[in-house]
Formats: sequence, C-alpha cells, structure tokens
Amino acid sequence: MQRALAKAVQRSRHDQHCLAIAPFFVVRSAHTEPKRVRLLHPALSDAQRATIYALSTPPGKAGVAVVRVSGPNAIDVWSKLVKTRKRQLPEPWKMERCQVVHPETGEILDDGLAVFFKAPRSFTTEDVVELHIHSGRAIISSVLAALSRLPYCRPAEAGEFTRRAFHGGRLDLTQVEGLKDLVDAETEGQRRLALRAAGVGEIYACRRVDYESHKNIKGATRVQFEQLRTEIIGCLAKLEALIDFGEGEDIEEGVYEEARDRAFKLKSTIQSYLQDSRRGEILRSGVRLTIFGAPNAGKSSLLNFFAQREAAIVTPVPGTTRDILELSLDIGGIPVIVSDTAGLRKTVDPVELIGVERARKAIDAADIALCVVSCEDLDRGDGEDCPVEFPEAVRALIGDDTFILFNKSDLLTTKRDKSNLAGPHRWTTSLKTGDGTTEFLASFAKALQKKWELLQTSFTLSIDIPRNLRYALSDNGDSGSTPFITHARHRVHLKSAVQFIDGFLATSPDDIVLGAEELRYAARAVGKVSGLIDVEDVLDALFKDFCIGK
Ligand SMILES: Nc1nc2c(ncn2[C@@H]2O[C@H](COP(=O)(O)OP(=O)(O)OP(=O)(O)O)[C@@H](O)[C@H]2O)c(=O)[nH]1
Ligand SMILES: [Mg+2]
Repeated sequence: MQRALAKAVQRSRHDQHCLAIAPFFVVRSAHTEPKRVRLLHPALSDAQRATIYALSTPPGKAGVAVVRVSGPNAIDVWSKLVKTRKRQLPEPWKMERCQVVHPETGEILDDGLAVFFKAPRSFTTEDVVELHIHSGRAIISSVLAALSRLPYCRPAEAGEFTRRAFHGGRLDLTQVEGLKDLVDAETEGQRRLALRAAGVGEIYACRRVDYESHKNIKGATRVQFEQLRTEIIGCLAKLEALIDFGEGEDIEEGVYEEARDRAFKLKSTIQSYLQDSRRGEILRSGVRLTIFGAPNAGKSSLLNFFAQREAAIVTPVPGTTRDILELSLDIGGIPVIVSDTAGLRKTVDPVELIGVERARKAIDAADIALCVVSCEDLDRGDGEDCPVEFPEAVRALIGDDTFILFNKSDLLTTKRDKSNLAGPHRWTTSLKTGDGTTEFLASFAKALQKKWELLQTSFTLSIDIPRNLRYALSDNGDSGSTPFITHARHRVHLKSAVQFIDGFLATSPDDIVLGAEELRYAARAVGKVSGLIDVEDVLDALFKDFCIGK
C-alpha cells in the first residue's frame, strides 16, 4: 500500500510538473510545421482534479438526494454553487437552507440544504460539502453537470470516498469492510456485527471523541487486531533490544525467555480465535449448506425446491450437474448459501472428475452437509427391518452430523417401513409428488434455526477491550459474544501469523536475528488485516519498554 501511495504521490507530482511546463499543446498536421497553441483552459489530469463528487443516495424519484463533494476545493464548490441568505462562506457542521445555482450562469437548479464538514472532521478527513436536494432525475443531473463545469472537480470512482477515508486514517480495512457489511446487512445479527466492525456505535459510547486525531473512533474488530499486533510488537521489541544491546548492563536477564512465553501465549490466543467454527463469517454471510449425494438422487431438484424456481438443470441423466451451483437463499428466515454439487461416483471422465473433486471440497467447507439419497438405491433389501445401507459413493462421507434426505419415496416398492428411515436430521420426501416436503421444510428450517442460534451465543473473547469501548462492542455492555473473525481474509492473515510465531518459537536463542524476522512477519500478517503495516512501531515499543541509555 505504501508503495502504491508513493507511486500515486509521484504521479501527482509528475502531473503538477506537466501542468507547470505545459499549458501548451503541439498541433501537428501533414502539411504544416508543428505549431504550439496556448490553451485557454488546459485540461487537468485526474490527479489534479482532486475534488470528487457523486450522488450518495440511490438515483430515482424520492424526497431527498444527497450529492457529496470531497477534496481541497470543496469550499470553492460551496461559494460557486451554494447561495444562502446570510453569508458566502459556510459555518462548518451546520446545515443551512440554500439555493443550488449553476456556477457559470447563476441559474437556480434547486433549493435545499447544504452542510460543510471542515477537514479533518469529515468522513474522508478532507473538506466535504453535502448538498441535500430534491431527488429527481433532472435535478440530480443538472447539479452533477454543474459540478462537472468546475475544472478541479471530477466524478468519484466507486468507493473513492471510503478509500480517501482509509488513506486519511479515518478508517482501517476492518472498518471499511464493516461499513460495506452494514450497507449489505439483511438480518438483525448481520447489522449488529457490521456496526461493531465499522465502529459506528463508538461515537455514542465515548464521552469525548477526539476529533482532531480521529484515532479513537475504531471498530471493535480493529481494536482487537491492533491489540494482537501490539502484543507481537512487544515481543519483537524485546528481541530488537537484545540484538542491539545484548543481555548485560542495560537489559535485564530473562528477556528472551519472556518474549518466548509471550509469543507462545499469543499463538494459543490466535489459535483459539481460529477455532471459532467460522461463527463471524457465518453471521455475516449466512450458513453454508452443501447438498451432496450419488448421481440422480434429486440434489438439483432439492435446490430448485428451496429456491422455488428452476435454478438448476434437472434431467433423468445421471451426472447432469457438473459444477457447483451456489444460491443465496432465505430458509425459515435464516440466510443460507446453498451449493448443489456434482453426483459422487467413480468416473474417468476428466470434466466429471473435477466436478466430483469440487463437490468433496464443498462438503468439507460446509456448515451443514445434506446428503440426498434416492430410495431407489435403498430398495435392494427386502423386508420392513432391512437396515439402511447408504450407496457406496457417499457412505464414507456421512458422519453423525450429516443431514439426510431420503428422496423418491414414491419409488419405494418393497415393504420397507418408512419409519425405518426416520431419525434426527433425517427426512423422507418425494420431490416429484410433493409427499413429505412440507414436513421436511418445517423441520429442516427448525434445525437451521438451532444452528443459527448456537452461533449467536457464547463465544468469549480473551482480549481485554478498553473500558470506554466496551459498551459499543455489544448490545448490552457485555463484550463476551463478539465474534472475532468476520471475513475469510482475516482468517488467512491470522493463520500466517501463527506460522510465523511458530517459526520464531522454533529458532534457537542463538538465531535471535532470524527469530526477530519471524515476529516482524507475524506483526505484518496481523497488520494486513487492518492495513497497518508500520514497523516504526517497533521503535516506539522499544523505547517505552526499556530504559536504554539511561
Ligand atoms: N420419481 C421421482 N423422481 C424424482 C424425484 N426427485 C427428482 N426426480 C427425478 O430424478 C431425476 C434426477 O433428478 P436431479 O435433481 O437432476 O438429480 P441430481 O441428484 O441433481 O442428479 P445429478 O446432477 O446427475 O447428480 C430427474 O428426472 C428428476 O425429475 C422424486 O422424488 N421421485
Ligand atoms: Mg444435479
């Protein structure tokens, strides 16, 4: 990121340089000598047009639309477009009644409200102007067109306001994710989880918000990851001190052992977060349900039944589904990501082989694995008490927690008693005739709800959260039920942090430089979660923890 920033700065310097030397443009033609023509309004590059604008509300007819402008010229935008009764310049953070006018003709475009957020106390940490106008296509496009007339303004790219908030230090990556999740939240649990990550609640929880530094508006996830990183840096600082000064006069004995102990505890803490049954990710995105089984059992028919539409191709040909088909559905009020998979069987067909391999992976990754078994495949033995023999292809994949749907009950020809197939998390249906489907759906939804509720309860954080933030991190002041990992990305970085800490623990005290390097990587891995990858912090910790050169 730093490299990207440096590049951007370089680019912007280059652009400024170009502007300084080239308000000209060379005109070439086949018949004449090249001529230099002075441009009246030299076009500015995107980097120079640093003030961005966009409609922040959905387009269409509504009471209010908000057009947001952010950047160094926001105040100029105000003086050109906003006419209030009182004065030309705005009072920051105060909504004012105004007319929005065209900057060149002075024509009134709409009347509404405007507010100016002075840097750095704004979402992007830059000067921001918000125009609250009436929401109608013509009004919005006339205001956006008026903004485009200002040479220093350009339309914002997707997510650019949030990107500026990130670069301005207003948000870290976990808060950016939290904001996106907040907008996407469809259930109450998802809203609460996203709110914590985004840090929105803290503004109300903190008595005094330090607006100048913006440093204490942090999401719960950010606080947690920062504490982990600080801990790693604490260990690293001890090693750095040993490398620089060695055990002796300045550094007390046992520092290396202390660093090892701390690193060991840290590793166990991170591992305990990783063993959370993906609770945070499930709350955020939904329960992952994988439908699997032998070919032709009715898996795709089940997906279509859940979706209430012909989402998957269903044919009598075994091996119809080749790849994974994934749908986000609401089953009994629970968000579920349902995957239909290729039928499992021994095959030499290379395409089918890939499908079967993917199916196996999806079963491994599932929160709930639902095996569809055709009653035809059970109908080999005779008699009421004949035990259930699962088809060979799926037998090894069925565990105690696997849900089973015996489908095609209409094809049962032997005297097999259906109650023989009953049991917890087992149902019998005919997706063709609809027999048993109502009971199945009701009971399956209940099982899903149970799983969901289980996920919403006890998960205790062992990290101490600062007192002033605790209220914000939970609904009732209790921080105990906050899931730690909410995105697969967090999990990847935490796993590599564990590997690096392991690397440090495996090095001998004689290889202290190597050990320190491992810890530096571990701190970086955790830092990647929030986007904080600053090794200068090691020096801060070093001087805080040790009285060197007293
Ligand atoms: N008689 C009967 N046929 C069914 C039932 N459910 C599905 N079928 C039929 O069984 C055939 C296979 O159904 P699919 O849903 O495609 O089965 P699948 O498990 O997805 O099959 P593959 O994708 O090949 O692995 C189709 O012809 C369905 O119409 C049922 O309950 N009874
Ligand atoms: Mg299928």
